[in-house]
Amino acid sequence: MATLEEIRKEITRLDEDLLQLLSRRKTLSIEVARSKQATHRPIRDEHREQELLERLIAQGRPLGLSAYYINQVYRLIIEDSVLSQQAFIQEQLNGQGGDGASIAFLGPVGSYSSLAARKYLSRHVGAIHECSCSTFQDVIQSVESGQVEFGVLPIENTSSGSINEVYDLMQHTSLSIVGELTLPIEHCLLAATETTESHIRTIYAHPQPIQQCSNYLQTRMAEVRLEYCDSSSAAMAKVRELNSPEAAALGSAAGGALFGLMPIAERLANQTDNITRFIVVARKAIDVAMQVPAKTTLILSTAQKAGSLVEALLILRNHDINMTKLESRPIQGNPWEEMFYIDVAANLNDTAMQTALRELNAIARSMKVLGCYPSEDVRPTQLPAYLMPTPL
Ligand SMILES: O=C(O)C(=O)C[C@]1(C(=O)O)C=C[C@@H](O)C=C1
Repeated sequence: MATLEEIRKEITRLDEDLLQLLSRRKTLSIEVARSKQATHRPIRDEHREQELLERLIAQGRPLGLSAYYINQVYRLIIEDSVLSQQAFIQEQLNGQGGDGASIAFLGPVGSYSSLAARKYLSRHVGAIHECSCSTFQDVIQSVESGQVEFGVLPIENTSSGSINEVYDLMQHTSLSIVGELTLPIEHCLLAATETTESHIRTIYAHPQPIQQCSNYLQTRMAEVRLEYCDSSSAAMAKVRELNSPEAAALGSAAGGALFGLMPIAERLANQTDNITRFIVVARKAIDVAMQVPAKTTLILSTAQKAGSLVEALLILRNHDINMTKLESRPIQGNPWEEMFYIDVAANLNDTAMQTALRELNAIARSMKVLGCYPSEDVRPTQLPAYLMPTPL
């Protein structure tokens, strides 16, 4: 029988081979992007994805690889392939790319925003210059002043809903939205020393995680004092400094590790799929290639008469433009008046979108396009029912 050392050596060799193969696959997917750019074909081809998954599931079965496993692995591979192709085409169109880029985010390195910033730039450029900010306003100012190229801001979360402060800041900035991305948020209770939930007396956290974990906090930690912090990293830094078995922070396990904190309870969010959507802002608006699925965000204030919002939404419907989000916010200084934020799944340069914008402009009290950007929503291909993989 082979020794553990020998088996591990073999696994290491196989992992190296897998990395080489994944890298070759990625290079080929960029070749595909070049070809699609030349032939004006869309990046996403769900028919091809389905055919590929069905074949791999069938080939994997006799090799002892379950449909669930193949599906999980290939979901990641295809998502990366689609997003890398989109990033490649976008860089060609907008002359971005190059050696490095600078990006501002809320909280020190280790905050959810910093993880989102890294995720966004990992596909776009080489080296990253990171700029930590203590407020959302500082993130916007760092980009407006030219200190950094990009800013990343959380805009909505599947548990706690919209992040109003960011919507309000977007009303007043000249920056454009140039990207979006989603990040799964996995909140843990993090402590600096050996302890258990029942010993915790104070939890330090940013208001967002507190809202997102409200069920857990109300049921399991009802007696515990909550201390609000400016960011999850600030909360983790505080717990590190206190080094007490009675203090804990809410945050990600990865962020906690940077502060030497250990998770004592995991998966705390109200919703099991706790995902935050971030927007990326820059001084200059970008164009989105027609091969890439695009989103456009508008702010609109309508006349104060009955049915004016309905009228605006009907314009979108009449042009077959799919609205993906509608959010209303009060207008500061004008009580009872509302500003509407609208996300649509459309390219700003589409003829239908241009016509709809002209019609909206004619009925709106004011209107501003906040940006048109590639949609990073790569929904997995729907497999036929008989192939639906289950984890069992
Ligand atoms: O074959 C293509 O057209 C590709 O773009 C490659 C690929 C893949 O990575 O396999 C990626 C995206 C498409 O939706 C289908 C398949």
